[in-house]
Amino acid sequence: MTFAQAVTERTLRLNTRLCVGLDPRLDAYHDPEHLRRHTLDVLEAAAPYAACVKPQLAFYEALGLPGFQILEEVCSAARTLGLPVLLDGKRGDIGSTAAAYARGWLTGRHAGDALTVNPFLGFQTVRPFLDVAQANDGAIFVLVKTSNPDQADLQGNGVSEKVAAWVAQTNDETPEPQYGPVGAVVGATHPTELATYRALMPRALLLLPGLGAQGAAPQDLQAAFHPGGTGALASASRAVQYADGLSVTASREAARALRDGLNSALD
Ligand SMILES: O=c1ccn([C@@H]2O[C@H](COP(=O)(O)O)[C@@H](O)[C@H]2O)c(=O)[nH]1
Repeated sequence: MTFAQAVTERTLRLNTRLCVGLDPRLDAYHDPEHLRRHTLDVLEAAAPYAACVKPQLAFYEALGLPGFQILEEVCSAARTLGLPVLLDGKRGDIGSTAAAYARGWLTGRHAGDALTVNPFLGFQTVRPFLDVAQANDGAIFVLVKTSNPDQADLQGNGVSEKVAAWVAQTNDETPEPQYGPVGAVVGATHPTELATYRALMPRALLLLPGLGAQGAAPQDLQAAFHPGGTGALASASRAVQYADGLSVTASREAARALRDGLNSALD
C-alpha cells in the first residue's frame, strides 16, 4: 500500500483528517529523556484521532545523536500504532545531494514514509526524492504555498501556481488510481485560496499546516477536501503536543476536538 493509500484508508476507516505534528522543544522538559517519554506518550494518546503523524526534523536534529535515536523510536512507535509517518524536513539541494537526503530520510532506521521537499533549486532536483519515495511506496510533499505570512516574498507572482502545475503534471505520470506520490504543502492559513489549489492539483494529497497555534481553524478548511472528505491532511503540532502544558490528557482531548472540528466542517 502506498503512503497516499494508507492515509486515505485510515481517514475513511477512523473518520479523521488530522495530521498530528510532534515538535518537541527541549526547553519544555527537564532533559532529553523527559522529552522522549512525553513525545511517545502524546503520540500514543493522539493516535486514535490521527490519519498520520508529522515529526518536524528540526526538533530532533537539534538534540544531536539522542534526537536521532528518539526520532527512530517515534517512527517505530507510530508504525506499531498503524500511523503513516510524514517527516517534515523541507529538504532540497542539487541532484546528487538530494539523492543522499532522500536515502537518509526515506529509507533506513529513522526514515519516514513521506518527506516534505523544498523545490527552490528547481524541479529536476525534486526528482531524486520522488524516485526514492516511489521505490518505497512513499510520497513527497512539495512546498507550494507555506503557512507563514511572509511566504509571498518569494512565493507570490505566480510562483506557487507554477509549483502546483508541476505537482499536478508529475502526479499524472503515475498510474495510481486516485492520489499520486506527489503531495503539496498549502498553508491552512490561506483559507480563501484552498479551493484554487485543490482544483490545480486534483490528484495531490494536500498537507495543510497552521491549524491551531498559527491561527487556522477547522471550519476554514472544507475547500481543501474532495467530496467524501479525502485528499487533505490538516496539521497541528503545538496545539496538540502542548495543548495544556505537558498534560497528555489535554493532548488527547485537543486531538479529538480537532478531528471532530474537521469532520463538522465537512458535514
Ligand atoms: O508551510 C508550512 C510548512 C510546515 N510547517 C511546519 O508545521 C509545523 C506547524 O507547527 P504548529 O505548532 O502547528 O504551528 C511546524 O513543524 C512547521 O515547521 C508550517 O508551519 N508551515
